[in-house]
Amino acid sequence: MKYKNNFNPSISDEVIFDEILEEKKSIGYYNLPFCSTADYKTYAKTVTQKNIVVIGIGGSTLGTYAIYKFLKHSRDLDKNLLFLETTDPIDIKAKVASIDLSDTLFVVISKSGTTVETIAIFKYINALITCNSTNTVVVTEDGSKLKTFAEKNNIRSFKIPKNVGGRFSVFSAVGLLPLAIVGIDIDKILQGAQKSHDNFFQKKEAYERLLKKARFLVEYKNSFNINVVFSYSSRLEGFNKWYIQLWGESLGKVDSNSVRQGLTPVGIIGPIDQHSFLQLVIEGKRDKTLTVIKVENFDNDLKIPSVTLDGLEEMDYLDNLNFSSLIKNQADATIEAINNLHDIPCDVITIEGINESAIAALMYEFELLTSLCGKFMHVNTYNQPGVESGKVILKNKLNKGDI
Ligand SMILES: O=P(O)(O)OC[C@H]1O[C@H](O)[C@H](O)[C@@H](O)[C@@H]1O
Repeated sequence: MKYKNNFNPSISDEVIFDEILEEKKSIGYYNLPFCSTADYKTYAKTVTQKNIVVIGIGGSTLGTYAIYKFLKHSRDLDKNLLFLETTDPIDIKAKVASIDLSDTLFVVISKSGTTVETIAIFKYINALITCNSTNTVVVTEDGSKLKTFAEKNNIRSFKIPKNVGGRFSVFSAVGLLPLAIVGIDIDKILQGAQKSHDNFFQKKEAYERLLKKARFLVEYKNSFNINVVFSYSSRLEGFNKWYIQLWGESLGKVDSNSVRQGLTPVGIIGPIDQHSFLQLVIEGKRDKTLTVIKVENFDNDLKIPSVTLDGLEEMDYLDNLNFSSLIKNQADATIEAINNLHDIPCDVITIEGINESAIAALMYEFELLTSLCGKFMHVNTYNQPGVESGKVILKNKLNKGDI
Protein backbone atom coordinates (compact mmCIF):
# COMPACT_ATOMS: atom_id res chain seq x y z
CA MET A 1 0.00 0.00 0.00
CA LYS A 2 1.21 3.47 -0.82
CA TYR A 3 -0.06 6.53 0.94
CA LYS A 4 0.11 10.27 0.33
CA ASN A 5 -1.84 13.15 1.78
CA ASN A 6 -2.13 16.90 1.45
CA PHE A 7 -4.04 17.62 4.65
CA ASN A 8 -1.51 19.50 6.71
CA PRO A 9 -3.05 22.95 6.78
CA SER A 10 -1.67 23.86 10.21
CA ILE A 11 1.38 26.04 9.93
CA SER A 12 4.27 25.05 12.16
CA ASP A 13 5.34 27.25 15.08
CA GLU A 14 8.65 27.88 13.35
CA VAL A 15 7.00 29.16 10.17
CA ILE A 16 4.69 31.45 12.16
CA PHE A 17 7.61 32.72 14.22
CA ASP A 18 9.65 33.43 11.08
CA GLU A 19 6.70 35.32 9.61
CA ILE A 20 6.46 37.39 12.80
CA LEU A 21 10.20 38.12 12.61
CA GLU A 22 9.74 39.25 9.04
CA GLU A 23 6.75 41.41 10.01
CA LYS A 24 8.77 42.92 12.87
CA LYS A 25 10.93 44.67 10.25
CA SER A 26 8.00 46.78 9.08
CA ILE A 27 5.32 46.79 11.80
CA GLY A 28 6.45 49.34 14.35
CA TYR A 29 4.79 48.28 17.61
CA TYR A 30 7.09 45.32 18.22
CA ASN A 31 10.09 47.54 18.95
CA LEU A 32 8.35 50.37 20.85
CA PRO A 33 9.50 49.00 24.26
CA PHE A 34 13.07 49.95 23.29
CA CYS A 35 12.38 53.57 22.28
CA SER A 36 13.78 56.54 24.16
CA THR A 37 11.54 58.16 26.77
CA ALA A 38 13.78 61.22 27.26
CA ASP A 39 11.64 63.69 25.28
CA TYR A 40 8.43 62.69 27.07
CA LYS A 41 10.02 63.04 30.49
CA THR A 42 11.59 66.39 29.63
CA TYR A 43 8.26 67.75 28.41
CA ALA A 44 6.42 66.30 31.42
CA LYS A 45 8.68 68.30 33.77
CA THR A 46 7.57 71.55 32.14
CA VAL A 47 3.85 70.95 32.74
CA THR A 48 2.49 73.06 35.56
CA GLN A 49 -1.25 72.44 35.15
CA LYS A 50 -3.14 70.30 37.66
CA ASN A 51 -5.62 68.77 35.18
CA ILE A 52 -4.53 66.80 32.16
CA VAL A 53 -7.27 66.21 29.62
CA VAL A 54 -6.64 63.73 26.82
CA ILE A 55 -8.84 64.38 23.79
CA GLY A 56 -8.95 61.33 21.54
CA ILE A 57 -10.75 58.07 20.89
CA GLY A 58 -10.10 54.36 20.32
CA GLY A 59 -6.44 53.52 19.97
CA SER A 60 -5.55 57.08 20.93
CA THR A 61 -6.97 56.72 24.46
CA LEU A 62 -7.82 53.13 25.42
CA GLY A 63 -4.27 51.98 26.20
CA THR A 64 -3.48 55.06 28.28
CA TYR A 65 -6.75 54.66 30.16
CA ALA A 66 -5.97 50.98 30.78
CA ILE A 67 -2.62 51.77 32.41
CA TYR A 68 -3.88 54.83 34.30
CA LYS A 69 -6.92 53.01 35.66
CA PHE A 70 -4.70 50.13 36.75
CA LEU A 71 -2.19 52.27 38.66
CA LYS A 72 -4.14 55.36 39.71
CA HIS A 73 -4.94 54.38 43.30
CA SER A 74 -1.59 52.74 43.96
CA ARG A 75 0.57 55.74 43.09
CA ASP A 76 0.81 59.21 44.60
CA LEU A 77 -0.16 61.20 41.52
CA ASP A 78 -0.55 64.92 41.96
CA LYS A 79 -2.33 65.56 38.65
CA ASN A 80 -5.80 64.48 37.49
CA LEU A 81 -6.09 62.69 34.18
CA LEU A 82 -9.39 62.89 32.30
CA PHE A 83 -10.41 61.56 28.92
CA LEU A 84 -12.72 63.40 26.54
CA GLU A 85 -13.56 60.75 23.99
CA THR A 86 -17.28 60.39 23.61
CA THR A 87 -19.54 62.76 21.70
CA ASP A 88 -22.27 62.27 24.29
CA PRO A 89 -23.09 65.92 25.08
CA ILE A 90 -24.01 65.21 28.70
CA ASP A 91 -20.69 63.50 29.31
CA ILE A 92 -18.70 66.32 27.66
CA LYS A 93 -20.50 69.01 29.65
CA ALA A 94 -20.15 67.18 32.95
CA LYS A 95 -16.44 66.49 32.51
CA VAL A 96 -15.65 70.03 31.40
CA ALA A 97 -17.65 71.43 34.32
CA SER A 98 -15.68 69.29 36.76
CA ILE A 99 -12.33 71.00 36.07
CA ASP A 100 -10.78 74.45 36.14
CA LEU A 101 -10.02 75.02 32.45
CA SER A 102 -7.40 77.64 33.24
CA ASP A 103 -5.44 74.99 35.14
CA THR A 104 -5.68 72.35 32.41
CA LEU A 105 -3.34 70.95 29.77
CA PHE A 106 -5.09 69.51 26.71
CA VAL A 107 -3.34 66.56 25.07
CA VAL A 108 -4.95 66.13 21.65
CA ILE A 109 -4.18 62.67 20.29
CA SER A 110 -5.12 61.40 16.85
CA LYS A 111 -3.04 59.31 14.49
CA SER A 112 -4.99 60.39 11.42
CA GLY A 113 -5.50 63.89 12.79
CA THR A 114 -9.01 64.20 11.42
CA THR A 115 -11.15 61.89 13.55
CA VAL A 116 -14.58 63.51 13.79
CA GLU A 117 -15.13 62.88 17.51
CA THR A 118 -11.70 64.18 18.51
CA ILE A 119 -11.80 67.33 16.42
CA ALA A 120 -15.43 68.05 17.37
CA ILE A 121 -14.51 67.99 21.06
CA PHE A 122 -11.32 70.00 20.47
CA LYS A 123 -13.35 72.66 18.65
CA TYR A 124 -15.74 72.81 21.60
CA ILE A 125 -12.84 73.30 24.02
CA ASN A 126 -11.35 76.01 21.74
CA ALA A 127 -14.54 77.99 22.08
CA LEU A 128 -14.30 77.83 25.88
CA ILE A 129 -10.61 78.69 26.24
CA THR A 130 -7.87 79.70 23.83
CA CYS A 131 -5.81 76.61 23.05
CA ASN A 132 -2.21 77.57 22.44
CA SER A 133 1.36 76.52 23.18
CA THR A 134 0.88 77.11 26.91
CA ASN A 135 -2.02 74.74 27.43
CA THR A 136 -2.07 72.33 24.48
CA VAL A 137 0.13 69.57 23.13
CA VAL A 138 -0.56 67.31 20.18
CA VAL A 139 0.30 63.68 19.39
CA THR A 140 -0.19 62.73 15.74
CA GLU A 141 1.36 61.30 12.61
CA ASP A 142 3.73 63.36 10.48
CA GLY A 143 1.89 65.12 7.67
CA SER A 144 -1.54 65.05 9.34
CA LYS A 145 -3.83 68.09 9.38
CA LEU A 146 -3.60 68.12 13.17
CA LYS A 147 0.17 68.43 12.82
CA THR A 148 -0.38 71.38 10.46
CA PHE A 149 -2.63 72.98 13.09
CA ALA A 150 0.06 72.48 15.74
CA GLU A 151 2.76 74.00 13.52
CA LYS A 152 0.60 77.00 12.60
CA ASN A 153 -0.08 77.69 16.28
CA ASN A 154 3.40 76.98 17.58
CA ILE A 155 2.04 74.09 19.62
CA ARG A 156 4.43 71.31 20.61
CA SER A 157 3.73 68.02 18.86
CA PHE A 158 4.94 64.46 19.36
CA LYS A 159 5.00 61.85 16.64
CA ILE A 160 3.10 58.57 16.24
CA PRO A 161 5.30 56.56 13.86
CA LYS A 162 3.55 55.77 10.57
CA ASN A 163 4.08 52.04 11.01
CA VAL A 164 2.43 51.93 14.45
CA GLY A 165 -1.34 51.41 14.36
CA GLY A 166 -3.53 53.20 16.89
CA ARG A 167 -4.55 50.11 18.86
CA PHE A 168 -0.89 49.02 19.07
CA SER A 169 0.38 52.48 20.04
CA VAL A 170 0.22 52.49 23.84
CA PHE A 171 4.02 52.28 24.20
CA SER A 172 4.57 55.28 21.88
CA ALA A 173 3.94 58.97 22.65
CA VAL A 174 0.22 58.12 22.60
CA GLY A 175 0.42 56.41 25.98
CA LEU A 176 3.79 57.43 27.36
CA LEU A 177 3.39 61.21 27.06
CA PRO A 178 0.18 61.61 29.10
CA LEU A 179 1.29 58.96 31.58
CA ALA A 180 4.65 60.72 32.11
CA ILE A 181 2.86 64.05 32.59
CA VAL A 182 0.69 62.68 35.40
CA GLY A 183 3.76 61.24 37.10
CA ILE A 184 3.75 57.56 36.16
CA ASP A 185 7.18 55.99 35.75
CA ILE A 186 7.19 55.30 32.02
CA ASP A 187 10.61 53.64 32.08
CA LYS A 188 9.15 50.96 34.32
CA ILE A 189 6.26 50.65 31.87
CA LEU A 190 8.67 49.98 29.03
CA GLN A 191 10.71 47.57 31.16
CA GLY A 192 7.57 45.46 31.63
CA ALA A 193 6.90 45.45 27.88
CA GLN A 194 10.58 44.58 27.23
CA LYS A 195 10.26 41.56 29.53
CA SER A 196 7.39 40.19 27.44
CA HIS A 197 9.23 41.04 24.22
CA ASP A 198 12.38 39.18 25.29
CA ASN A 199 10.48 36.27 26.77
CA PHE A 200 8.83 35.66 23.41
CA PHE A 201 11.53 36.64 20.92
CA GLN A 202 14.31 34.86 22.83
CA LYS A 203 12.09 31.78 22.67
CA LYS A 204 11.72 31.46 26.41
CA GLU A 205 8.54 30.33 28.18
CA ALA A 206 6.21 32.82 26.42
CA TYR A 207 7.18 31.53 22.98
CA GLU A 208 5.58 28.15 23.43
CA ARG A 209 2.74 29.43 25.61
CA LEU A 210 1.58 32.16 23.21
CA LEU A 211 1.95 30.04 20.11
CA LYS A 212 0.01 27.22 21.74
CA LYS A 213 -2.77 29.58 22.79
CA ALA A 214 -3.01 31.31 19.40
CA ARG A 215 -3.03 27.96 17.61
CA PHE A 216 -5.77 26.64 19.90
CA LEU A 217 -7.95 29.75 19.56
CA VAL A 218 -7.72 29.75 15.78
CA GLU A 219 -8.07 25.99 15.27
CA TYR A 220 -11.17 25.90 17.48
CA LYS A 221 -12.57 29.27 16.43
CA ASN A 222 -15.68 27.83 14.85
CA SER A 223 -16.62 26.00 18.06
CA PHE A 224 -15.36 28.49 20.62
CA ASN A 225 -15.69 31.82 18.87
CA ILE A 226 -16.12 34.01 21.94
CA ASN A 227 -13.08 34.82 24.06
CA VAL A 228 -14.09 36.01 27.48
CA VAL A 229 -11.47 37.85 29.53
CA PHE A 230 -12.59 37.52 33.15
CA SER A 231 -10.50 40.07 35.07
CA TYR A 232 -10.49 39.65 38.84
CA SER A 233 -9.73 43.28 39.66
CA SER A 234 -11.65 46.47 38.96
CA ARG A 235 -8.23 47.95 38.17
CA LEU A 236 -8.39 45.98 34.90
CA GLU A 237 -11.60 47.58 33.63
CA GLY A 238 -9.60 49.77 31.22
CA PHE A 239 -7.51 46.80 30.14
CA ASN A 240 -10.72 44.93 29.22
CA LYS A 241 -11.87 47.81 27.00
CA TRP A 242 -8.46 48.05 25.36
CA TYR A 243 -8.50 44.27 24.73
CA ILE A 244 -11.90 44.52 23.01
CA GLN A 245 -10.59 47.03 20.46
CA LEU A 246 -7.31 45.16 19.96
CA TRP A 247 -8.96 41.78 19.43
CA GLY A 248 -12.06 42.93 17.54
CA GLU A 249 -10.47 45.41 15.13
CA SER A 250 -7.39 43.31 14.47
CA LEU A 251 -8.96 39.92 13.85
CA GLY A 252 -12.44 40.64 12.49
CA LYS A 253 -11.43 40.52 8.81
CA VAL A 254 -11.84 38.84 5.46
CA ASP A 255 -8.83 36.53 5.09
CA SER A 256 -6.56 36.00 2.11
CA ASN A 257 -8.97 33.29 0.83
CA SER A 258 -11.94 35.72 1.06
CA VAL A 259 -13.32 33.89 4.11
CA ARG A 260 -14.77 35.96 6.96
CA GLN A 261 -12.72 35.55 10.11
CA GLY A 262 -12.86 36.85 13.65
CA LEU A 263 -12.82 36.01 17.31
CA THR A 264 -15.32 37.79 19.51
CA PRO A 265 -13.89 39.59 22.54
CA VAL A 266 -15.79 39.96 25.79
CA GLY A 267 -14.24 41.69 28.79
CA ILE A 268 -15.82 41.36 32.21
CA ILE A 269 -14.88 42.02 35.82
CA GLY A 270 -14.78 38.81 37.86
CA PRO A 271 -16.16 39.57 41.29
CA ILE A 272 -19.07 41.50 39.80
CA ASP A 273 -19.85 39.58 36.63
CA GLN A 274 -19.64 36.16 38.23
CA HIS A 275 -23.05 37.20 39.53
CA SER A 276 -24.37 37.69 36.01
CA PHE A 277 -22.41 36.54 32.93
CA LEU A 278 -21.05 33.39 34.57
CA GLN A 279 -24.44 31.65 34.30
CA LEU A 280 -24.17 31.93 30.51
CA VAL A 281 -20.67 30.47 30.60
CA ILE A 282 -21.55 27.55 32.87
CA GLU A 283 -24.87 26.45 31.40
CA GLY A 284 -25.04 28.24 28.08
CA LYS A 285 -23.78 27.25 24.66
CA ARG A 286 -20.25 25.87 24.53
CA ASP A 287 -18.96 28.68 22.31
CA LYS A 288 -16.68 30.47 24.76
CA THR A 289 -13.11 30.26 25.97
CA LEU A 290 -12.23 31.88 29.26
CA THR A 291 -9.10 33.73 30.27
CA VAL A 292 -9.11 34.49 33.97
CA ILE A 293 -6.73 37.27 35.05
CA LYS A 294 -5.78 37.24 38.72
CA VAL A 295 -3.67 39.68 40.71
CA GLU A 296 -1.22 37.99 43.07
CA ASN A 297 -0.54 40.95 45.34
CA PHE A 298 -2.94 43.88 45.81
CA ASP A 299 -0.60 45.59 48.33
CA ASN A 300 -3.66 46.33 50.41
CA ASP A 301 -4.67 44.83 53.73
CA LEU A 302 -8.28 46.02 53.90
CA LYS A 303 -10.04 43.53 56.14
CA ILE A 304 -13.58 42.38 56.81
CA PRO A 305 -13.90 43.25 60.50
CA SER A 306 -15.05 40.88 63.16
CA VAL A 307 -18.54 42.33 63.45
CA THR A 308 -21.50 40.10 64.19
CA LEU A 309 -24.73 41.29 62.57
CA ASP A 310 -27.93 40.25 64.31
CA GLY A 311 -29.59 37.52 62.31
CA LEU A 312 -26.53 37.13 60.04
CA GLU A 313 -24.37 35.15 62.48
CA GLU A 314 -23.96 32.39 59.90
CA MET A 315 -21.83 34.83 57.85
CA ASP A 316 -19.22 35.18 60.59
CA TYR A 317 -16.86 32.90 58.65
CA LEU A 318 -16.01 36.09 56.75
CA ASP A 319 -14.59 37.78 59.86
CA ASN A 320 -10.95 38.90 59.66
CA LEU A 321 -10.64 37.92 56.02
CA ASN A 322 -8.66 40.30 53.81
CA PHE A 323 -10.63 41.54 50.78
CA SER A 324 -7.59 40.66 48.63
CA SER A 325 -7.89 37.10 49.87
CA LEU A 326 -11.65 37.10 49.24
CA ILE A 327 -11.24 38.23 45.62
CA LYS A 328 -8.53 35.61 44.98
CA ASN A 329 -10.73 32.91 46.45
CA GLN A 330 -13.63 34.09 44.27
CA ALA A 331 -11.40 33.71 41.20
CA ASP A 332 -10.24 30.26 42.29
CA ALA A 333 -13.82 29.15 42.93
CA THR A 334 -14.86 30.28 39.44
CA ILE A 335 -11.87 28.49 37.88
CA GLU A 336 -12.68 25.31 39.81
CA ALA A 337 -16.34 25.45 38.77
CA ILE A 338 -15.28 25.82 35.12
CA ASN A 339 -12.65 23.10 35.26
CA ASN A 340 -15.10 20.68 36.91
CA LEU A 341 -17.15 20.82 33.71
CA HIS A 342 -14.25 19.60 31.53
CA ASP A 343 -15.65 21.17 28.37
CA ILE A 344 -14.86 24.89 28.63
CA PRO A 345 -11.36 25.90 27.52
CA CYS A 346 -9.90 28.07 30.27
CA ASP A 347 -6.50 29.57 30.99
CA VAL A 348 -5.39 31.60 33.99
CA ILE A 349 -2.95 34.52 33.90
CA THR A 350 -1.67 35.65 37.29
CA ILE A 351 0.01 39.03 37.30
CA GLU A 352 2.35 39.79 40.18
CA GLY A 353 0.82 43.02 41.42
CA ILE A 354 -0.54 46.48 40.76
CA ASN A 355 2.59 47.94 39.23
CA GLU A 356 3.87 49.44 35.97
CA SER A 357 5.76 46.39 34.83
CA ALA A 358 2.86 43.98 35.39
CA ILE A 359 0.31 45.87 33.29
CA ALA A 360 2.79 46.63 30.50
CA ALA A 361 3.95 43.02 30.31
CA LEU A 362 0.34 41.86 30.14
CA MET A 363 -0.54 44.35 27.39
CA TYR A 364 2.50 43.57 25.27
CA GLU A 365 1.70 39.83 25.54
CA PHE A 366 -1.84 40.47 24.35
CA GLU A 367 -0.45 42.44 21.40
CA LEU A 368 1.81 39.51 20.52
CA LEU A 369 -1.07 37.06 20.90
CA THR A 370 -3.17 39.19 18.56
CA SER A 371 -0.40 39.24 15.95
CA LEU A 372 0.02 35.46 16.23
CA CYS A 373 -3.72 34.83 15.82
CA GLY A 374 -3.72 37.17 12.82
CA LYS A 375 -0.92 35.14 11.23
CA PHE A 376 -2.70 31.83 11.84
CA MET A 377 -5.88 33.32 10.36
CA HIS A 378 -4.17 34.85 7.30
CA VAL A 379 -5.70 38.26 7.91
CA ASN A 380 -4.20 41.74 7.85
CA THR A 381 -4.07 42.38 11.60
CA TYR A 382 -3.18 46.04 11.27
CA ASN A 383 -5.88 47.64 9.12
CA GLN A 384 -9.56 48.34 9.84
CA PRO A 385 -11.40 48.81 6.53
CA GLY A 386 -14.76 48.02 8.13
CA VAL A 387 -14.52 50.95 10.51
CA GLU A 388 -13.17 53.27 7.83
CA SER A 389 -16.25 52.87 5.64
CA GLY A 390 -18.52 54.15 8.44
CA LYS A 391 -16.22 57.12 8.96
CA VAL A 392 -16.44 58.07 5.28
CA ILE A 393 -20.25 57.85 5.32
CA LEU A 394 -20.41 60.03 8.46
CA LYS A 395 -18.10 62.65 6.94
CA ASN A 396 -20.13 62.74 3.72
CA LYS A 397 -23.39 63.07 5.63
CA LEU A 398 -22.03 65.91 7.75
CA ASN A 399 -20.45 67.65 4.75
CA LYS A 400 -23.71 67.54 2.82
CA GLY A 401 -25.61 68.77 5.84
CA ASP A 402 -27.61 65.53 5.46
CA ILE A 403 -28.55 65.29 9.14
O1 LIG B 1 -6.11 58.05 16.31
P1 LIG B 1 -7.20 58.38 15.35
O2 LIG B 1 -6.71 58.51 13.94
O3 LIG B 1 -7.98 59.57 15.80
O4 LIG B 1 -8.19 57.16 15.34
C1 LIG B 1 -8.96 56.77 16.42
C2 LIG B 1 -9.67 55.48 16.09
O5 LIG B 1 -10.42 55.72 14.93
C3 LIG B 1 -11.05 54.64 14.28
O6 LIG B 1 -12.28 54.38 14.80
C4 LIG B 1 -10.22 53.41 14.14
O7 LIG B 1 -11.03 52.32 13.85
C5 LIG B 1 -9.43 53.11 15.37
O8 LIG B 1 -8.51 52.08 15.10
C6 LIG B 1 -8.69 54.33 15.85
O9 LIG B 1 -7.98 54.00 17.01
